[in-house]
Amino acid sequence: MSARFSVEQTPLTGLLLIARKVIGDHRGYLERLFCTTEFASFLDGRKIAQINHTLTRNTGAARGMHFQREPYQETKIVSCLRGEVFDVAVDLRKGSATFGKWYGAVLSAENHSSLYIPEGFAHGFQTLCSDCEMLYFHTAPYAAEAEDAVNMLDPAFGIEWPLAITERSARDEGHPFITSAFESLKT
Ligand SMILES: Cc1cn([C@H]2C[C@H](O)[C@@H](COP(=O)(O)OP(=O)(O)O[C@H]3O[C@@H](C)C(=O)[C@@H](O)[C@H]3O)O2)c(=O)[nH]c1=O
Repeated sequence: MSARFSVEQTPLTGLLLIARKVIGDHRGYLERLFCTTEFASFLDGRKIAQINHTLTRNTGAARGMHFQREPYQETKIVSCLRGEVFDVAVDLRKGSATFGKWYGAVLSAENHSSLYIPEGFAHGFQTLCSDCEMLYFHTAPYAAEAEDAVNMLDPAFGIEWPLAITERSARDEGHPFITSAFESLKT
């Protein structure tokens, strides 16, 4: 029984939705974002290699769907500390019964939820308001040569983004659709 978190399985095995329990008082609140003890069963010895923070200014802007290839594959714990985003993970694990399926959840400063994204998933999000700040815990160092991505608008996945996508990086816009080569990702 976790003291500081309530951990929920999603339909994609290993992808976890974590509700952070807030300890409030007259000053405000305290919440834990990461815990080696309480996450031990799924972290399984993985260590945090880096923590990243992003600000995305405009509503409808999106980043993703990113992952790192071996030997820099990584688990991420993603939280929204300001604003509200629709956060999505796509299962790209070889041999997975849910290969190609996506799961999305609203993460916000108000709902105190995080997504635990295992290795083998691509990740991205869309802002649902302006000035969204995200905090990422990564179990691998950033390795530009190992970065890879799938296109967040690829019909092979059919991700239902809540808003029209108003803004992406040039790199994210350029990720090819993989519809015709979808099966080849599995091998
Ligand atoms: C991801 C990353 C980027 N960078 C650099 C590369 C580039 O110059 C600048 C911005 O990088 P990007 O455009 O890739 O940033 P961004 O699109 O925000 O990338 C992030 O997207 C979300 C969806 C994720 O899941 C993250 O893991 C990460 O991939 O920061 C680092 O130095 N370290 C890092 O860990």
